[in-house]
Amino acid sequence: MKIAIIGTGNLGLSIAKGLIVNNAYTTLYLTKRNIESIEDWAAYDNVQITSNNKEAVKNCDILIFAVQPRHFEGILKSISDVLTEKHVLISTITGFHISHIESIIGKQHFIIRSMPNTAISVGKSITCVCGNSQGKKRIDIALSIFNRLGVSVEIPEEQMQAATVICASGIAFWMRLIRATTQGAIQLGFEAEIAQEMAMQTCLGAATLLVESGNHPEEEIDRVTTPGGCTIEGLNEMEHSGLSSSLIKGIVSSFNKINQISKSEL
Ligand SMILES: NC(=O)C1=CN([C@@H]2O[C@H](COP(=O)(O)OP(=O)(O)OC[C@H]3O[C@@H](n4cnc5c(N)ncnc54)[C@H](OP(=O)(O)O)[C@@H]3O)[C@@H](O)[C@H]2O)C=CC1
Ligand SMILES: O=C(O)[C@@H]1CCC=N1
Repeated sequence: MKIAIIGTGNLGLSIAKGLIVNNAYTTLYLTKRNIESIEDWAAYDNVQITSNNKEAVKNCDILIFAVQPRHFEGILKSISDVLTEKHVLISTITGFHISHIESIIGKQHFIIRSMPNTAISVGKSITCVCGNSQGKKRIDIALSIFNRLGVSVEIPEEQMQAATVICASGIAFWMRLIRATTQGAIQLGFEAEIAQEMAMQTCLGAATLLVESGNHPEEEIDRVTTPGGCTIEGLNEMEHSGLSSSLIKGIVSSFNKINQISKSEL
């Protein structure tokens, strides 16, 4: 697969790392305007670095866009004359609707909207995808790329903003929970490094238990909460302080913000 990542910043580089580590390309073009920060990646086999988006588009079949929303329209306009029927366009741009992309380059192209997260760099992204009527014919290509870099699911476009909050912003939310658990462990007397190790591994263990068993979280919680014991004491205190409520409020707040951003992109 000849893949171009247009916009190799935080997310674009995470995708590139995932593709390189998993050997999931034949040719990989990485673009950005100032290429100094990514020049070292040219050392990998068949990786080309350029600030020339048109060159990348001409030499690749799969185009993954990872630029900030305000740059996307201009980039699409600037490459539209070199887009052909071979290209599959995969956007990761937050709040940028398929109809908006079609209005710039036309409906005849294979257009896929995707929402990965930065764990794609370690092959652990949950990536949501949807396509225009042409893009649905190539959705398997997107799913197969993202399945090599984690797990992917096709969802209706109307749910894309919600998926962004849960899956993409979700990485930051879970990081903060891990950080808070680490701070708690330090207060209980552990050195910072072992405290973080304990927090990370316990988080990984909890997620793996659910993934592998298919159980509901409360079923697993019931196995841990000894009646009259320390776990239920801690859990109830966290809930008195609004743990679940503050998480839900934060998620809804992120969702409201994304809808605001998305309206300004229409
Ligand atoms: N970060 C995340 O976790 C996630 C981000 N997203 C979405 O991905 C997109 C990128 O986000 P993020 O990686 O955080 O943003 P960054 O700002 O880190 O990356 C964007 C990159 O685009 C490059 N760029 C800007 N203009 C051009 C151009 N004309 N041609 C080529 N490259 C260009 C910039 O580099 P330079 O200035 O050198 O050109 C920059 O490196 C956003 O739309 C965001 O909503 C989606 C899911 C998760
Ligand atoms: O914070 C943002 O707006 C982007 C979208 C999801 C992750 N980063």
